[in-house]
Amino acid sequence: LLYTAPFSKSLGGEGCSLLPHGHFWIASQRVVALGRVGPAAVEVKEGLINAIAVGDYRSFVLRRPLVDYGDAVIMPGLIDVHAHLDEPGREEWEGFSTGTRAAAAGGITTLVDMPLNSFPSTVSEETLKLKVDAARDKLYVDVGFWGGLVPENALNPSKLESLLNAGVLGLKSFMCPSGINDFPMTNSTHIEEGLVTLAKYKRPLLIHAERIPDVSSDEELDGELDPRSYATYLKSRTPAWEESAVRDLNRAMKDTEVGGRSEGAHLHIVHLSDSKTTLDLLKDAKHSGAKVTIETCPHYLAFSAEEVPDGDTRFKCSPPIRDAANKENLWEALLDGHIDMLSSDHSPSTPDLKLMEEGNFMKAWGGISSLQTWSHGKKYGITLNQLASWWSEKPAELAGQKNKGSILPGYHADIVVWKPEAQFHLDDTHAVYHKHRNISAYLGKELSGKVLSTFVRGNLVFAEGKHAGAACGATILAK
Ligand SMILES: NC(=O)N[C@H]1NC(=O)NC1=O
Ligand SMILES: [Zn+2]
Ligand SMILES: [Zn+2]
Repeated sequence: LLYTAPFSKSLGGEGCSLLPHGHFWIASQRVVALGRVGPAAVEVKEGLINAIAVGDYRSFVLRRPLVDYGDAVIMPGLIDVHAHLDEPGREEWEGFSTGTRAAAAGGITTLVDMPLNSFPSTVSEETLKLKVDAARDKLYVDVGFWGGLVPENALNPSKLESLLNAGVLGLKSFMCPSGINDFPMTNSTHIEEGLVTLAKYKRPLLIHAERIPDVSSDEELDGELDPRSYATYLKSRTPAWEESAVRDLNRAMKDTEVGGRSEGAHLHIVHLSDSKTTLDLLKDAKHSGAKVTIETCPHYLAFSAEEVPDGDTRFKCSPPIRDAANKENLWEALLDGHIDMLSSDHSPSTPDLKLMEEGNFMKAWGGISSLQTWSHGKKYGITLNQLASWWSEKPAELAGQKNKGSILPGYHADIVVWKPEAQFHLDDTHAVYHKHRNISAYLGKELSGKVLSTFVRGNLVFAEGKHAGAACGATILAK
Protein backbone atom coordinates (compact mmCIF):
# COMPACT_ATOMS: atom_id res chain seq x y z
CA LEU A 1 0.00 0.00 0.00
CA LEU A 2 1.35 3.36 -0.96
CA TYR A 3 0.55 6.66 0.68
CA THR A 4 1.57 9.78 -1.10
CA ALA A 5 1.44 13.40 -0.17
CA PRO A 6 0.38 15.16 -3.34
CA PHE A 7 2.59 18.21 -3.73
CA SER A 8 0.57 21.36 -3.74
CA LYS A 9 0.60 23.06 -7.11
CA SER A 10 2.14 26.07 -5.53
CA LEU A 11 5.21 24.21 -4.25
CA GLY A 12 8.04 26.66 -4.62
CA GLY A 13 5.55 29.20 -5.91
CA GLU A 14 5.40 32.88 -5.20
CA GLY A 15 5.36 33.64 -1.50
CA CYS A 16 5.46 30.00 -0.34
CA SER A 17 8.86 30.41 1.27
CA LEU A 18 10.68 33.09 3.19
CA LEU A 19 13.86 31.83 1.52
CA PRO A 20 14.38 32.65 -2.16
CA HIS A 21 15.97 29.30 -3.03
CA GLY A 22 14.72 25.92 -4.15
CA HIS A 23 18.13 24.26 -3.70
CA PHE A 24 20.18 25.02 -0.61
CA TRP A 25 21.89 23.58 2.47
CA ILE A 26 21.16 24.10 6.12
CA ALA A 27 23.68 23.22 8.79
CA SER A 28 24.21 23.25 12.52
CA GLN A 29 26.25 21.63 15.26
CA ARG A 30 23.22 19.62 16.41
CA VAL A 31 21.45 17.87 13.54
CA VAL A 32 19.12 15.05 14.64
CA ALA A 33 19.48 12.52 11.82
CA LEU A 34 20.58 8.93 11.23
CA GLY A 35 20.07 8.07 14.91
CA ARG A 36 22.63 10.57 16.15
CA VAL A 37 23.00 14.23 17.06
CA GLY A 38 26.01 16.13 15.77
CA PRO A 39 27.46 18.56 13.26
CA ALA A 40 25.98 18.05 9.81
CA ALA A 41 24.60 19.82 6.77
CA VAL A 42 21.37 18.89 5.03
CA GLU A 43 20.87 19.51 1.34
CA VAL A 44 17.35 20.51 0.38
CA LYS A 45 16.42 20.25 -3.27
CA GLU A 46 12.96 20.72 -4.77
CA GLY A 47 11.19 20.03 -1.52
CA LEU A 48 13.12 16.90 -0.62
CA ILE A 49 16.16 16.11 1.46
CA ASN A 50 18.76 15.34 -1.16
CA ALA A 51 21.80 14.58 0.97
CA ILE A 52 23.19 14.75 4.48
CA ALA A 53 26.84 15.56 5.03
CA VAL A 54 27.95 14.51 8.46
CA GLY A 55 30.90 15.88 10.42
CA ASP A 56 33.11 18.36 8.56
CA TYR A 57 30.64 19.18 5.83
CA ARG A 58 32.32 22.24 4.33
CA SER A 59 33.87 20.45 1.36
CA PHE A 60 30.44 19.19 0.28
CA VAL A 61 28.63 22.48 0.49
CA LEU A 62 29.95 24.12 -2.64
CA ARG A 63 28.33 26.84 -4.67
CA ARG A 64 24.87 26.42 -3.15
CA PRO A 65 23.55 28.82 -0.49
CA LEU A 66 24.11 27.61 3.06
CA VAL A 67 22.12 28.70 6.09
CA ASP A 68 24.24 28.04 9.17
CA TYR A 69 22.16 27.78 12.33
CA GLY A 70 25.17 27.54 14.66
CA ASP A 71 24.36 25.41 17.69
CA ALA A 72 20.58 25.43 17.22
CA VAL A 73 18.95 22.02 16.80
CA ILE A 74 17.88 20.85 13.33
CA MET A 75 15.29 18.13 13.80
CA PRO A 76 12.51 16.48 11.78
CA GLY A 77 9.39 18.67 11.84
CA LEU A 78 6.75 17.55 14.32
CA ILE A 79 3.80 15.50 13.13
CA ASP A 80 0.78 16.19 15.29
CA VAL A 81 -1.63 13.31 14.75
CA HIS A 82 -4.34 14.78 16.96
CA ALA A 83 -5.67 18.28 16.32
CA HIS A 84 -9.18 19.66 15.94
CA LEU A 85 -9.19 22.38 13.28
CA ASP A 86 -13.00 22.71 13.29
CA GLU A 87 -13.48 23.84 9.71
CA PRO A 88 -15.93 23.84 8.00
CA GLY A 89 -18.76 24.74 10.30
CA ARG A 90 -17.08 25.96 13.48
CA GLU A 91 -14.60 28.50 12.12
CA GLU A 92 -15.27 30.62 15.19
CA TRP A 93 -13.58 27.87 17.30
CA GLU A 94 -10.49 27.41 15.12
CA GLY A 95 -9.69 27.23 11.43
CA PHE A 96 -7.24 25.85 8.88
CA SER A 97 -5.45 29.15 8.49
CA THR A 98 -5.08 30.05 12.17
CA GLY A 99 -4.44 26.46 13.27
CA THR A 100 -1.75 25.77 10.69
CA ARG A 101 -0.07 29.16 11.32
CA ALA A 102 0.15 28.18 14.99
CA ALA A 103 1.50 24.78 13.97
CA ALA A 104 4.20 26.35 11.79
CA ALA A 105 5.22 28.65 14.65
CA GLY A 106 5.43 25.59 16.90
CA GLY A 107 7.63 23.58 14.53
CA ILE A 108 4.80 21.26 13.52
CA THR A 109 5.08 20.49 9.81
CA THR A 110 2.17 18.04 9.47
CA LEU A 111 -1.17 17.97 11.27
CA VAL A 112 -3.77 15.26 11.12
CA ASP A 113 -7.20 16.74 11.66
CA MET A 114 -9.81 15.02 13.82
CA PRO A 115 -13.19 14.19 12.26
CA LEU A 116 -15.21 16.01 14.91
CA ASN A 117 -15.80 19.56 16.11
CA SER A 118 -16.19 20.74 12.54
CA PHE A 119 -19.68 20.60 11.11
CA PRO A 120 -20.55 18.27 9.56
CA SER A 121 -18.29 15.63 11.10
CA THR A 122 -16.00 13.80 8.65
CA VAL A 123 -17.84 10.49 8.45
CA SER A 124 -18.37 9.94 4.71
CA GLU A 125 -16.81 10.56 1.31
CA GLU A 126 -18.97 13.68 0.92
CA THR A 127 -18.06 15.20 4.25
CA LEU A 128 -14.35 14.53 3.63
CA LYS A 129 -14.73 16.45 0.38
CA LEU A 130 -16.15 19.40 2.34
CA LYS A 131 -13.04 19.33 4.55
CA VAL A 132 -10.63 19.23 1.64
CA ASP A 133 -12.52 22.07 -0.10
CA ALA A 134 -12.52 24.17 3.06
CA ALA A 135 -8.76 23.69 3.47
CA ARG A 136 -7.87 24.96 0.00
CA ASP A 137 -5.29 27.78 0.03
CA LYS A 138 -5.41 28.04 3.83
CA LEU A 139 -2.73 25.58 4.90
CA TYR A 140 0.68 26.72 6.16
CA VAL A 141 1.70 23.12 6.91
CA ASP A 142 0.60 19.79 5.41
CA VAL A 143 -2.70 18.40 6.70
CA GLY A 144 -4.18 14.91 6.59
CA PHE A 145 -7.58 13.82 7.89
CA TRP A 146 -8.93 11.09 10.11
CA GLY A 147 -12.49 9.94 9.35
CA GLY A 148 -15.09 9.13 11.98
CA LEU A 149 -16.16 5.60 12.89
CA VAL A 150 -19.75 6.12 14.06
CA PRO A 151 -22.72 3.73 14.44
CA GLU A 152 -24.08 4.83 11.06
CA ASN A 153 -21.07 3.56 9.10
CA ALA A 154 -19.47 1.02 11.47
CA LEU A 155 -21.65 -1.93 10.46
CA ASN A 156 -21.74 -0.93 6.81
CA PRO A 157 -18.47 -1.93 5.11
CA SER A 158 -19.33 -0.27 1.82
CA LYS A 159 -19.88 3.10 3.52
CA LEU A 160 -16.63 2.72 5.42
CA GLU A 161 -14.79 1.71 2.27
CA SER A 162 -15.99 4.76 0.41
CA LEU A 163 -14.68 6.96 3.24
CA LEU A 164 -11.35 5.10 3.24
CA ASN A 165 -11.13 5.18 -0.55
CA ALA A 166 -11.70 8.93 -0.43
CA GLY A 167 -8.41 9.25 1.45
CA VAL A 168 -8.78 9.44 5.22
CA LEU A 169 -5.57 8.17 6.85
CA GLY A 170 -7.54 6.06 9.34
CA LEU A 171 -10.59 6.33 11.59
CA LYS A 172 -11.38 7.71 15.03
CA SER A 173 -14.16 6.75 17.42
CA PHE A 174 -15.43 7.60 20.89
CA MET A 175 -16.49 5.12 23.59
CA CYS A 176 -18.31 7.83 25.55
CA PRO A 177 -20.37 10.84 24.45
CA SER A 178 -18.11 13.11 22.37
CA GLY A 179 -19.81 16.38 23.19
CA ILE A 180 -20.69 16.79 19.51
CA ASN A 181 -24.21 15.83 18.44
CA ASP A 182 -23.41 14.50 14.98
CA PHE A 183 -20.55 12.36 16.31
CA PRO A 184 -22.22 9.62 18.38
CA MET A 185 -20.25 7.09 20.36
CA THR A 186 -19.52 3.52 19.27
CA ASN A 187 -19.81 0.32 21.27
CA SER A 188 -17.38 -2.58 21.14
CA THR A 189 -19.30 -4.31 18.32
CA HIS A 190 -19.00 -1.22 16.12
CA ILE A 191 -15.29 -1.13 16.87
CA GLU A 192 -14.71 -4.84 16.21
CA GLU A 193 -16.58 -4.68 12.90
CA GLY A 194 -14.90 -1.45 11.83
CA LEU A 195 -11.51 -3.03 12.46
CA VAL A 196 -12.24 -5.81 9.99
CA THR A 197 -12.59 -3.24 7.22
CA LEU A 198 -9.60 -1.25 8.44
CA ALA A 199 -7.47 -4.41 8.37
CA LYS A 200 -7.87 -4.56 4.60
CA TYR A 201 -6.56 -1.02 4.28
CA LYS A 202 -3.87 -1.36 6.96
CA ARG A 203 -4.96 1.93 8.47
CA PRO A 204 -5.40 2.58 12.20
CA LEU A 205 -8.41 3.11 14.41
CA LEU A 206 -7.84 5.86 16.96
CA ILE A 207 -9.95 5.51 20.07
CA HIS A 208 -11.03 7.98 22.68
CA ALA A 209 -10.93 5.33 25.38
CA GLU A 210 -13.21 6.51 28.16
CA ARG A 211 -16.41 4.67 28.93
CA ILE A 212 -18.96 5.30 31.64
CA PRO A 213 -18.30 2.42 34.06
CA ASP A 214 -21.12 -0.15 34.41
CA VAL A 215 -20.92 -0.01 38.16
CA SER A 216 -20.03 3.49 39.08
CA SER A 217 -17.20 3.59 41.55
CA ASP A 218 -17.29 7.37 41.34
CA GLU A 219 -18.06 9.08 44.58
CA GLU A 220 -21.66 10.14 44.83
CA LEU A 221 -21.99 13.52 43.23
CA ASP A 222 -24.59 15.45 45.11
CA GLY A 223 -25.79 18.96 44.50
CA GLU A 224 -23.52 20.37 47.14
CA LEU A 225 -20.27 19.77 45.30
CA ASP A 226 -18.81 23.04 44.06
CA PRO A 227 -18.68 23.04 40.23
CA ARG A 228 -15.86 25.62 40.39
CA SER A 229 -13.66 23.17 42.24
CA TYR A 230 -11.37 21.09 40.02
CA ALA A 231 -11.74 18.22 42.50
CA THR A 232 -15.43 18.03 41.63
CA TYR A 233 -14.60 17.50 37.96
CA LEU A 234 -11.99 14.86 38.83
CA LYS A 235 -14.51 12.93 40.92
CA SER A 236 -16.97 12.97 38.03
CA ARG A 237 -14.51 11.37 35.60
CA THR A 238 -12.25 8.89 37.38
CA PRO A 239 -9.56 6.58 35.97
CA ALA A 240 -12.28 3.89 36.05
CA TRP A 241 -13.62 5.47 32.85
CA GLU A 242 -10.38 4.79 30.99
CA GLU A 243 -10.06 1.36 32.56
CA SER A 244 -13.61 0.39 31.62
CA ALA A 245 -13.05 1.40 27.99
CA VAL A 246 -9.84 -0.60 27.67
CA ARG A 247 -11.44 -3.67 29.27
CA ASP A 248 -14.23 -3.33 26.72
CA LEU A 249 -11.62 -3.30 23.93
CA ASN A 250 -10.26 -6.66 25.00
CA ARG A 251 -11.72 -8.61 22.10
CA ALA A 252 -10.94 -5.88 19.56
CA MET A 253 -7.31 -5.86 20.69
CA LYS A 254 -7.12 -9.68 20.48
CA ASP A 255 -8.54 -9.53 16.96
CA THR A 256 -5.49 -7.54 15.84
CA GLU A 257 -3.07 -10.30 16.85
CA VAL A 258 -1.44 -12.48 14.20
CA GLY A 259 -4.10 -14.93 13.05
CA GLY A 260 -6.84 -12.76 14.56
CA ARG A 261 -10.01 -11.70 12.79
CA SER A 262 -8.65 -8.24 11.98
CA GLU A 263 -4.98 -8.99 11.62
CA GLY A 264 -3.38 -6.00 9.92
CA ALA A 265 -5.56 -3.52 11.75
CA HIS A 266 -4.11 -1.29 14.42
CA LEU A 267 -5.65 0.30 17.51
CA HIS A 268 -4.27 3.58 18.73
CA ILE A 269 -5.32 4.85 22.15
CA VAL A 270 -5.40 8.64 22.09
CA HIS A 271 -4.56 10.93 25.01
CA LEU A 272 -3.92 8.36 27.75
CA SER A 273 -4.16 9.99 31.18
CA ASP A 274 -4.47 7.09 33.65
CA SER A 275 -0.95 5.77 34.12
CA LYS A 276 -2.00 2.99 36.47
CA THR A 277 -4.48 0.17 35.74
CA THR A 278 -5.37 1.40 32.25
CA LEU A 279 -1.74 1.54 31.23
CA ASP A 280 -1.10 -1.90 32.77
CA LEU A 281 -3.96 -3.41 30.75
CA LEU A 282 -2.57 -1.88 27.56
CA LYS A 283 0.93 -3.12 28.36
CA ASP A 284 -0.48 -6.64 28.79
CA ALA A 285 -2.29 -6.43 25.46
CA LYS A 286 0.86 -5.27 23.67
CA HIS A 287 2.79 -8.03 25.38
CA SER A 288 0.38 -10.67 24.07
CA GLY A 289 0.90 -9.42 20.53
CA ALA A 290 -1.99 -7.01 19.98
CA LYS A 291 -1.26 -4.22 17.54
CA VAL A 292 -1.78 -1.32 19.90
CA THR A 293 -0.06 2.04 20.26
CA ILE A 294 -0.55 4.72 22.88
CA GLU A 295 -0.25 8.47 22.83
CA THR A 296 -0.33 11.04 25.59
CA CYS A 297 -0.30 14.83 25.39
CA PRO A 298 1.95 17.57 26.78
CA HIS A 299 -0.75 18.80 29.16
CA TYR A 300 -0.81 15.47 31.01
CA LEU A 301 2.99 15.69 31.34
CA ALA A 302 3.21 19.38 32.19
CA PHE A 303 0.38 19.92 34.64
CA SER A 304 -1.09 18.13 37.63
CA ALA A 305 -4.48 18.37 39.33
CA GLU A 306 -2.91 19.95 42.39
CA GLU A 307 -1.90 23.01 40.35
CA VAL A 308 -5.20 23.61 38.56
CA PRO A 309 -6.74 26.68 40.16
CA ASP A 310 -10.40 26.42 41.03
CA GLY A 311 -12.53 28.00 38.33
CA ASP A 312 -9.71 27.86 35.73
CA THR A 313 -11.52 25.96 33.02
CA ARG A 314 -8.65 26.41 30.55
CA PHE A 315 -7.39 23.16 32.12
CA LYS A 316 -10.58 21.19 31.56
CA CYS A 317 -10.11 18.30 29.19
CA SER A 318 -11.15 14.69 29.03
CA PRO A 319 -9.78 12.44 30.29
CA PRO A 320 -8.82 14.89 33.02
CA ILE A 321 -5.36 15.99 34.06
CA ARG A 322 -4.82 13.84 37.18
CA ASP A 323 -2.59 14.13 40.26
CA ALA A 324 1.17 14.64 40.38
CA ALA A 325 1.92 10.97 41.08
CA ASN A 326 -0.01 10.04 37.94
CA LYS A 327 1.99 12.59 35.95
CA GLU A 328 5.30 11.16 37.16
CA ASN A 329 4.15 7.67 36.15
CA LEU A 330 3.22 8.95 32.70
CA TRP A 331 6.74 10.33 32.27
CA GLU A 332 8.17 7.01 33.36
CA ALA A 333 5.98 5.10 30.90
CA LEU A 334 7.01 7.45 28.11
CA LEU A 335 10.70 7.13 28.92
CA ASP A 336 10.38 3.33 29.18
CA GLY A 337 8.73 3.15 25.75
CA HIS A 338 5.29 1.97 26.91
CA ILE A 339 3.76 5.19 25.63
CA ASP A 340 4.68 5.44 21.98
CA MET A 341 4.15 9.04 20.99
CA LEU A 342 2.89 12.51 21.78
CA SER A 343 0.21 14.69 20.21
CA SER A 344 -1.36 18.02 21.10
CA ASP A 345 -5.09 17.19 21.18
CA HIS A 346 -5.50 20.88 20.40
CA SER A 347 -9.25 21.16 21.02
CA PRO A 348 -10.30 24.79 21.32
CA SER A 349 -13.73 26.33 21.44
CA THR A 350 -14.86 29.93 21.60
CA PRO A 351 -13.88 31.55 24.92
CA ASP A 352 -17.53 31.90 25.95
CA LEU A 353 -17.96 28.10 25.92
CA LYS A 354 -15.04 27.81 28.35
CA LEU A 355 -17.22 29.77 30.85
CA MET A 356 -14.10 31.46 32.16
CA GLU A 357 -15.97 33.96 34.31
CA GLU A 358 -18.36 31.49 35.84
CA GLY A 359 -15.55 28.92 36.15
CA ASN A 360 -17.96 25.99 36.09
CA PHE A 361 -15.89 22.85 35.39
CA MET A 362 -18.96 20.70 34.98
CA LYS A 363 -20.45 22.79 32.17
CA ALA A 364 -17.42 24.29 30.39
CA TRP A 365 -16.17 22.93 27.04
CA GLY A 366 -13.56 20.22 27.60
CA GLY A 367 -10.46 20.75 25.51
CA ILE A 368 -6.99 22.23 25.83
CA SER A 369 -5.56 24.77 23.39
CA SER A 370 -1.93 24.02 22.83
CA LEU A 371 -0.53 23.95 19.29
CA GLN A 372 2.59 26.00 19.95
CA THR A 373 3.67 24.41 23.21
CA TRP A 374 5.28 21.00 23.40
CA SER A 375 8.69 20.78 25.04
CA HIS A 376 8.54 20.18 28.76
CA GLY A 377 11.05 17.45 29.26
CA LYS A 378 14.13 19.22 30.50
CA LYS A 379 14.00 18.04 34.07
CA TYR A 380 13.47 14.44 32.92
CA GLY A 381 16.63 14.49 30.82
CA ILE A 382 14.93 13.49 27.60
CA THR A 383 17.12 13.34 24.52
CA LEU A 384 16.61 14.94 21.14
CA ASN A 385 16.37 11.49 19.58
CA GLN A 386 13.53 10.63 21.98
CA LEU A 387 11.70 13.81 21.03
CA ALA A 388 12.14 13.02 17.35
CA SER A 389 10.78 9.53 17.92
CA TRP A 390 7.71 10.64 19.94
CA TRP A 391 6.85 13.64 17.79
CA SER A 392 7.97 12.65 14.28
CA GLU A 393 8.96 9.05 13.58
CA LYS A 394 6.18 7.21 15.42
CA PRO A 395 3.45 9.64 14.35
CA ALA A 396 4.60 9.35 10.70
CA GLU A 397 4.25 5.60 10.97
CA LEU A 398 0.80 5.84 12.54
CA ALA A 399 -0.39 8.15 9.79
CA GLY A 400 1.16 6.01 7.03
CA GLN A 401 3.52 8.79 5.90
CA LYS A 402 6.49 6.96 4.49
CA ASN A 403 8.26 10.11 3.28
CA LYS A 404 7.92 12.09 6.47
CA GLY A 405 9.13 12.01 10.06
CA SER A 406 12.89 11.67 9.60
CA ILE A 407 15.78 13.61 8.14
CA LEU A 408 16.85 11.11 5.50
CA PRO A 409 17.69 11.40 1.81
CA GLY A 410 14.53 11.16 -0.28
CA TYR A 411 12.27 12.28 2.54
CA HIS A 412 10.25 15.47 2.51
CA ALA A 413 12.29 18.42 3.76
CA ASP A 414 9.99 18.94 6.78
CA ILE A 415 12.31 20.42 9.37
CA VAL A 416 12.23 22.44 12.59
CA VAL A 417 15.16 24.51 13.78
CA TRP A 418 14.95 25.36 17.46
CA LYS A 419 16.78 26.28 20.64
CA PRO A 420 15.88 23.87 23.45
CA GLU A 421 17.69 25.98 26.05
CA ALA A 422 15.84 29.25 25.40
CA GLN A 423 13.55 30.07 28.32
CA PHE A 424 10.65 32.44 28.27
CA HIS A 425 7.59 33.49 30.14
CA LEU A 426 4.50 33.01 27.99
CA ASP A 427 2.99 36.43 28.59
CA ASP A 428 0.88 38.85 26.62
CA THR A 429 3.81 40.00 24.52
CA HIS A 430 4.30 36.51 23.10
CA ALA A 431 2.69 35.78 19.75
CA VAL A 432 0.14 32.97 19.85
CA TYR A 433 -1.37 32.22 16.46
CA HIS A 434 -4.23 29.89 17.16
CA LYS A 435 -7.58 31.60 17.14
CA HIS A 436 -8.22 32.28 20.82
CA ARG A 437 -5.04 32.98 22.79
CA ASN A 438 -6.71 33.61 26.13
CA ILE A 439 -7.92 30.01 26.46
CA SER A 440 -4.39 28.59 26.23
CA ALA A 441 -3.57 26.67 29.40
CA TYR A 442 0.09 27.65 29.01
CA LEU A 443 -0.37 31.41 29.28
CA GLY A 444 1.51 32.72 32.28
CA LYS A 445 3.82 29.68 32.45
CA GLU A 446 7.60 29.50 32.27
CA LEU A 447 8.46 27.51 29.17
CA SER A 448 11.61 26.42 27.43
CA GLY A 449 12.32 25.83 23.76
CA LYS A 450 12.09 28.45 21.04
CA VAL A 451 11.37 27.66 17.40
CA LEU A 452 13.58 29.64 15.02
CA SER A 453 12.58 28.25 11.63
CA THR A 454 10.13 25.75 10.19
CA PHE A 455 10.46 24.19 6.73
CA VAL A 456 7.62 22.33 5.02
CA ARG A 457 8.80 20.44 1.94
CA GLY A 458 11.68 22.84 1.62
CA ASN A 459 9.57 25.97 1.97
CA LEU A 460 10.64 28.15 4.86
CA VAL A 461 7.12 28.74 6.20
CA PHE A 462 8.05 30.38 9.51
CA ALA A 463 11.15 32.23 10.63
CA GLU A 464 11.95 34.79 13.30
CA GLY A 465 8.33 35.32 14.17
CA LYS A 466 7.16 35.73 10.57
CA HIS A 467 5.08 33.47 8.35
CA ALA A 468 5.50 33.02 4.60
CA GLY A 469 3.14 35.20 2.59
CA ALA A 470 1.29 32.37 0.87
CA ALA A 471 -0.27 29.25 2.35
CA CYS A 472 1.33 26.42 0.38
CA GLY A 473 0.69 23.41 2.61
CA ALA A 474 -0.82 20.35 0.95
CA THR A 475 -3.75 18.18 1.87
CA ILE A 476 -2.61 14.60 2.41
CA LEU A 477 -4.94 11.91 1.15
CA ALA A 478 -4.26 8.18 1.43
CA LYS A 479 -4.26 6.24 -1.81
N1 LIG B 1 -14.82 16.79 21.10
C1 LIG B 1 -13.56 16.98 21.58
O1 LIG B 1 -12.76 17.68 20.98
N2 LIG B 1 -13.23 16.38 22.71
C2 LIG B 1 -11.90 16.48 23.18
N3 LIG B 1 -11.73 17.43 24.20
C3 LIG B 1 -11.13 16.85 25.23
O2 LIG B 1 -10.79 17.43 26.26
N4 LIG B 1 -10.99 15.55 25.05
C4 LIG B 1 -11.50 15.25 23.87
O3 LIG B 1 -11.62 14.15 23.43
ZN1 LIG C 1 -10.64 12.52 22.74
ZN1 LIG D 1 -9.27 15.22 20.55
